Amino acid sequence: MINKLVAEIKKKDAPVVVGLDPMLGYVPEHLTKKAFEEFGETLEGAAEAIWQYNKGIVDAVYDLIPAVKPQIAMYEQFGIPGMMAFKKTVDYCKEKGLVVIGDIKRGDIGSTSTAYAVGHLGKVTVGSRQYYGFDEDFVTVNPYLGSDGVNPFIDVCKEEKKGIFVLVKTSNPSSGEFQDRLIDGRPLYELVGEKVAEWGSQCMGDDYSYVGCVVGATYPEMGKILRKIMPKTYILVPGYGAQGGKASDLAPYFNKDGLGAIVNSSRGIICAYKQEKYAKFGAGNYAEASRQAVIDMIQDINEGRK
Ligand SMILES: O=C(O)c1cc(=O)[nH]c(=O)n1[C@@H]1O[C@H](COP(=O)(O)O)[C@@H](O)[C@H]1O
Repeated sequence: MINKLVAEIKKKDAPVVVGLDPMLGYVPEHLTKKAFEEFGETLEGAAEAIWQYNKGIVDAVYDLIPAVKPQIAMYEQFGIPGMMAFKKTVDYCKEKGLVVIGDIKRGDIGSTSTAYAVGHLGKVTVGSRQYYGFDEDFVTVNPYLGSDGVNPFIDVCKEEKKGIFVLVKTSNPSSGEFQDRLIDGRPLYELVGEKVAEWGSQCMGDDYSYVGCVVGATYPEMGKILRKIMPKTYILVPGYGAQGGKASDLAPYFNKDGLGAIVNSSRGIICAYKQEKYAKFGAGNYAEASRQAVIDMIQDINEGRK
């Protein structure tokens, strides 16, 4: 799957991921109204509204981008109907040829990690049969529990030819509380980066490893160092746009081949119609606003990386 991701980034000349993080408050009224008429103001109604909202955005942008990243928390808040909307979103994006990065940020003791990996990337065995659960292409993994929390994901990736992105330096303001702590004089994120490079060296695609990492756009100095520590690791870069990350800071996340990083924007794209810049589209044309925001983002990122 890392080879497909790289090929699609090259083909579309777009190292960009659209984050499908639908909050109910983002969904335009015409969609919530219709969903509530059909299902009432219920979890089912909310799930239908976010699914229709996603579908509109995906239809408008799928030809421009290589990948999407649905954030499971946004679906999980609506319980079982929300999880069904998550699955529908994953399947629909795959039908459209998109690489799907499930943002699930899991990581636990070995047996529990295995269950997460099987549920999201692999197949579960039921009697004499095997079934895919959510069937994303990549998932995000929290490495805090160490190798036995991460290896089960790697094992399933090897079997399924899929991949993971391991959190190394996150974009949020308090990420330094633990991640920047010095251990033997070196920040923890560097040590995690070295470990990711080690895990990844056994998991190579054609040019890049299918064990990727996450480094926030909001810490470009650290991104520069981490790029050097993990030359063969694809970096998923969240924090562009709504969190303040700028394209002009992102050049160090890319390798000389112009590859090696893929930048995410969620609210900046899916809520584009609420921004002054795209207000002319109006809520009725929210998907067109998202399309324009994707076109602008691709141009912005490509100017920064070339
Ligand atoms: O793993 C992630 O994707 C992630 C890591 C990180 O360090 N920071 C971060 O914001 N994210 C996710 O990236 C998305 C960012 O959303 P926006 O700030 O709206 O673009 C959310 O789904 C976050 O959960």
